[in-house]
Amino acid sequence: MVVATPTPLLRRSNNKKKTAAFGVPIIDLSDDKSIASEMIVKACEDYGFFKVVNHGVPKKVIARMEREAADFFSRPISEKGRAGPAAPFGYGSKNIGFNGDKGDLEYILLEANPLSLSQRAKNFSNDPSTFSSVTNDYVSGVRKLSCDILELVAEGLWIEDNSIFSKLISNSHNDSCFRVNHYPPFIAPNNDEDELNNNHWDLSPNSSKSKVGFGEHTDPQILTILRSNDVSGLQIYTHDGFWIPVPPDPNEFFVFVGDSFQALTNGRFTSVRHRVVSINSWKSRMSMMYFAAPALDAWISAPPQINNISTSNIYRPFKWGDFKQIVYSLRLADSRLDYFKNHTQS
Ligand SMILES: C=C1C[C@]23C[C@@]1(O)CC[C@H]2[C@@]12CC[C@H](O)[C@@](C)(C(=O)O1)[C@H]2[C@@H]3C(=O)O
Ligand SMILES: O=C(O)CCC(=O)C(=O)O
Ligand SMILES: [Fe+2]
Repeated sequence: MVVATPTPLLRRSNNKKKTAAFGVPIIDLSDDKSIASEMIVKACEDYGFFKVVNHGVPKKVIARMEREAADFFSRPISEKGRAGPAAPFGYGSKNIGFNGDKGDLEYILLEANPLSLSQRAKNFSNDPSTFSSVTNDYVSGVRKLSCDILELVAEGLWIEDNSIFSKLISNSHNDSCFRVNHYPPFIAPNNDEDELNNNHWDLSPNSSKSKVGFGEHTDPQILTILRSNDVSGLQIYTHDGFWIPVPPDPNEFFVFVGDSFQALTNGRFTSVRHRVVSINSWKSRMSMMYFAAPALDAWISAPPQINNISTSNIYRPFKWGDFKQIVYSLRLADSRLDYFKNHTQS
């Protein structure tokens, strides 16, 4: 069943882009399969984003991962620096990617496979075997969740082979990665008590009352599974032009449609633009993202079952590895799929 959680109208903004009230679609994975699959497809079409409850990832696995990451971020900068700079994997601070993007955060970016995790673990903990086993358990849990969701999507799209999407990421050569972001507390200068109580301050990023933690972008992979602590900041951009804040929920996961899923569904789903804006919190935000990607040599191409006889393909087929190369040559906010449009498309 999908339950709309009404979010109060948060803030007025002078920005051209509007900020509005919104109910995040919620998918309950303990629901009947046919209901859940229909709901997921609708959420992917309408928002490219939803929250999932009864997800099956054990609380203990999540709590252990959170503890390992928090321990690492609490170390002195001189120690953390030894695990960096992120290129793209490792420890990064303020710099995102290679093309000049900046954010008010530090992060860990890792390849989500057991061999790489065990090789890198010594940079992140004094107890590397615990760090790699905790990270492996977390990654296995969210990978399974991604596969469950992708199977439901295939069912919701009436595709006979329900593993058509999930097999891309369960393949042993999958190129998925795992990221933990840590945003420092941000206290706006000269807070006016009355303004704060009435929730009327400007939410546009980099106003004096907020700061860009992670600039607007879409994720390039197939799906992203995000979990955060209870500190807010995540916003998504809706099809009708609103930036809307997503209330954090440490017990559940948020799912984002990525660019590759947009291509795999021939534009029926669109990858969701999102960003993190730090707004008045004495506590730091910590978020963990699993980016579910296929193998570098896997083809990204919409299966024929997606299209009507009369529908033409918006994108030419491409290999994930070729797409990734373009992704890394561009800035965070760029629309990379445009480079793969069929020439007949405008
Ligand atoms: C600026 C960049 C960082 C990024 C690679 C890119 O060139 C453009 C996409 C960025 C992004 C966004 C989603 C994920 O956080 C990420 C790991 C990814 O796959 O694409 C990051 C890349 C990164 O931080 O390395
Ligand atoms: O930190 C967050 O909450 C979101 C970060 C994000 O979108 C990303 O790392 O791609
Ligand atoms: Fe993202």
